[in-house]
Amino acid sequence: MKQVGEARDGAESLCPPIDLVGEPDWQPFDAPALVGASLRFVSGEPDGNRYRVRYYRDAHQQLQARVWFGPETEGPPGHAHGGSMAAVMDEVLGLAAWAAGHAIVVGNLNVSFRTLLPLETVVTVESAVVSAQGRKVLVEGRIRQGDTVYVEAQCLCITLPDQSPASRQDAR
Ligand SMILES: CCCCC/C=C\C/C=C\C/C=C\C/C=C\CCCC(=O)SCCNC(=O)CCNC(=O)[C@H](O)C(C)(C)COP(=O)(O)OP(=O)(O)OC[C@H]1O[C@@H](n2cnc3c(N)ncnc32)[C@H](O)[C@@H]1OP(=O)(O)O
Repeated sequence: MKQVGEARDGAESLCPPIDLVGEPDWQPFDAPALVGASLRFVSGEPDGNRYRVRYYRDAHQQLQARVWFGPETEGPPGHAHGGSMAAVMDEVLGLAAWAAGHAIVVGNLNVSFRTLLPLETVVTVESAVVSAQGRKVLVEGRIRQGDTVYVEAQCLCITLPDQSPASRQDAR
């Protein structure tokens, strides 16, 4: 049976390069340098047909991402699978907490799907760390393109002992 992304002759057909450039006042953010190469479920195939992701920090130091939802994220015909969008929010919002200095895992992720997201669209994933009290770090975010909001999410992150970003970098 022919697989998604497989050309007629059986060779894998990759989509062409995608422009994931950020806004002029964004700085590129090296996520693997902070959390390691295990961060690959969403952002591990930068030339693949699933997601293509590039991270930035904005002028307020908040994490932003440009994300392309490729043909392999399909759910409803021609549109992104809800789980594929939830996975993006899990990674981006969890990473936002790490980028703000909190060594966390995601405890709860609340995702509202507002608008069907057409495949092969480049979107912006915005994030903001809104509070940090005790072990609880609350991060909010959304997937949008222009004025269209596709997803809104709230993410409760819980800090882990002895896993601070600084201590992980010292350990290398
Ligand atoms: C030890 C293993 C370490 C593994 C990870 C290590 C390093 C990670 C390194 C790099 C990370 C890389 C990238 C990070 C960026 C993105 C990654 C994507 C994010 C993920 O993909 S990450 C995977 C999915 N994630 C899980 O697989 C979590 C499984 N889970 C647990 O590991 C525990 O469940 C935990 C730790 C969450 C809590 O367990 P715990 O025993 O430490 O703490 P406890 O239960 O006492 O909760 C303390 C206070 O948080 C409240 N609280 C807890 N959970 C809540 C919930 N769900 N809703 C509402 N409130 C909640 C309690 O109500 C209490 O509140 P209060 O103090 O007020 O009573």
